[in-house]
Amino acid sequence: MRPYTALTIAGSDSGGGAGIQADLKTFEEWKVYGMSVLTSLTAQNTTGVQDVHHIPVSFIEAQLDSVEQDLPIDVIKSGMIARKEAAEHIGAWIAKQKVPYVCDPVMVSASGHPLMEEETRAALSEHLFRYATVITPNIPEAETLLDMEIRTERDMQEAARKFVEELGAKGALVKGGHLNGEAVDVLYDGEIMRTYREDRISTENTHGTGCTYASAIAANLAMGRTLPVAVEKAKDYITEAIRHSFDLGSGSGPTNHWAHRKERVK
Ligand SMILES: Nc1ncnc2c1ncn2[C@@H]1O[C@H](COP(=O)(O)OP(=O)(O)O)[C@@H](O)[C@H]1O
Ligand SMILES: Cc1ncc(COP(=O)(O)O)c(N)n1
Repeated sequence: MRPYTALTIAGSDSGGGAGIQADLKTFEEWKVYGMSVLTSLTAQNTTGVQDVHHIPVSFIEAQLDSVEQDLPIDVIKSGMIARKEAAEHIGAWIAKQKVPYVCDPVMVSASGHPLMEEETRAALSEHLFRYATVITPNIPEAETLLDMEIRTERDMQEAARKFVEELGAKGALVKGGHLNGEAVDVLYDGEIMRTYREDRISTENTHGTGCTYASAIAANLAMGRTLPVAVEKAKDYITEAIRHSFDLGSGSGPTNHWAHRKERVK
């Protein structure tokens, strides 16, 4: 018997709250064996991003090949992919893997630092979205990608539909963390529009929420759950991780991956 496995293709956050670090912590909590291909290194903490170093595309490819040649992959999740050339090569590689793929189109850090070069945006649909089981944009990302304003739940539904019908993703989860009121996310899978709703938690500690949520969805897909069920389980996980988030650092603190454990660390 072997464990379920998940591969994250993303950037490193030296502060440990977002990126690869959040992804691997999430996989671990779901008892899914995590593997990682790094796209960029960020010098980052809870207050912001101080510096970024992009990994050369040839070395991203070397990492992908190393994993592919030796290890089973049940699901792929991608996060920060800053450069167009990297998006092209990663997309071509993902196209060959016949497993579910969760694409989190990370553009700007919660602290406002750009994590994607402008010319990469246009390439996302062609090189990544078309292979995605689900893409997970937040409101500012969805607004930029679709060139529309999103203010209401109805706007979120329209955006989710456009990602599927116009930009080629199989599914789209538009996350409402950046709106006011309840924390509402809208999922469209090409057939049914679903809504996931939780009370808003009053906290500044939301660093890494998007990465954690997308990775929890990926872990559940790796286990063979359907997309709507994977999102339901991941929504519960991210809500508790935010409710018990850590007041670490002087900026926006990280989510708590132990939140659902009985012996939770407060
Ligand atoms: N204050 C909050 N209380 C409860 N849920 C939240 C809060 N902020 C964000 N969420 C939820 O966390 C998840 C990540 O959403 P969001 O913040 O929109 O994405 P990102 O981290 O990519 O900017 C979504 O399920 C969203 O509804
Ligand atoms: C390396 C890396 N990847 C992704 C994010 C986005 O996470 P968030 O929007 O929660 O800051 C980040 N800050 N750093």
